[in-house]
Amino acid sequence: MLRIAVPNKGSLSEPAAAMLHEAGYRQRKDRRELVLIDADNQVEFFYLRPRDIAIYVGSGRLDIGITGRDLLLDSGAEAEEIMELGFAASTLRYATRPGTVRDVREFGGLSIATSFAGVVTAHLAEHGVDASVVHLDGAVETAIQLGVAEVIADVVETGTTLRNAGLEIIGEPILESEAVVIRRAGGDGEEEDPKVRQFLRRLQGVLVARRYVMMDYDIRAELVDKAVSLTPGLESPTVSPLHDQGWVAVRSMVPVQDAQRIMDELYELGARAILSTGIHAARL
Ligand SMILES: Nc1ncnc2c1ncn2[C@@H]1O[C@H](COP(=O)(O)OP(=O)(O)OP(=O)(O)O)[C@@H](O)[C@H]1O
Ligand SMILES: O=P(O)(O)OC[C@H]1O[C@H](OP(=O)(O)OP(=O)(O)O)[C@H](O)[C@@H]1O
Ligand SMILES: [Mg+2]
Repeated sequence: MLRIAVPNKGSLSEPAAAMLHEAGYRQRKDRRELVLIDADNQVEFFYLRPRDIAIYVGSGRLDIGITGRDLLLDSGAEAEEIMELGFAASTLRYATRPGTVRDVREFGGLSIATSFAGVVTAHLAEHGVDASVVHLDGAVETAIQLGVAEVIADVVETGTTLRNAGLEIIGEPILESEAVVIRRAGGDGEEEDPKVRQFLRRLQGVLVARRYVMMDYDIRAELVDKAVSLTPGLESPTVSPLHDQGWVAVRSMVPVQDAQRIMDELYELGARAILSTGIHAARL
């Protein structure tokens, strides 16, 4: 049985469960369930604190896990990223009161509050800066107001939390994060376990289903090359003859975010019966 660590709370938990559900796996109905066996799919899910997941996977007790890249790096665990999942995207940034320091190189002698002490300590060392790191569990924005630190390093998505605390982002991002699948470090590239490969293929299928629509349209045969250049698909579009000899039907995958624009352009070109259909599941 494949043993998988899944975040039990926080920003990662709901989107991770939604993705696993879309991939056809059973998910817990009660937030108090700690372990769930999906016998049909030969998978056992362990609901764990997002911060602890890299430790379990790095120790080899669990085969793979879903966590944030920032949490993986901060843990120092012997685990590595094998797939990006496209949710919980954020950056880790320094912030402070406007008009004070502007860059990590000016942090010498200051206190930096963060819940990512591992990553921040390494970042300061990389820049040869001697500053002290204050490790807090969360809500680090308040640390400046309460005089615990002059600078914070925190997760930023929209920047609203920092703005509301009267702080401004300074310097370059410390790192860019998103939800990822991790495994124990030391594998040599290509995943060897067929159960893990199948799991990754299922998640890849969910990403494809979310990112693409299937587009169908009819077009005059002499315009098909122009039309196909608008909808090249992933490999190559399917072109089928229609009963009316002058026309062909085209079927191709198109990125969701471009679908409406491409439909307009196809219509302008002369395509008709242009249909965009959601993809429910995929294996490429
Ligand atoms: N507002 C956010 N937008 C996107 N990703 C976020 C956001 N806040 C946290 N994350 C990501 O979620 C992960 C942190 O999960 P964790 O559950 O520890 O914290 P949380 O979501 O802030 O919940 P908590 O309320 O327990 O602090 C990290 O990978 C982080 O980058
Ligand atoms: O840039 P924004 O869109 O405002 O999002 C970023 C905020 O979201 C998270 O906080 P959370 O609400 O999880 O509280 P926490 O500080 O206790 O983790 C994170 O720690 C930031 O504070
Ligand atoms: Mg948080």
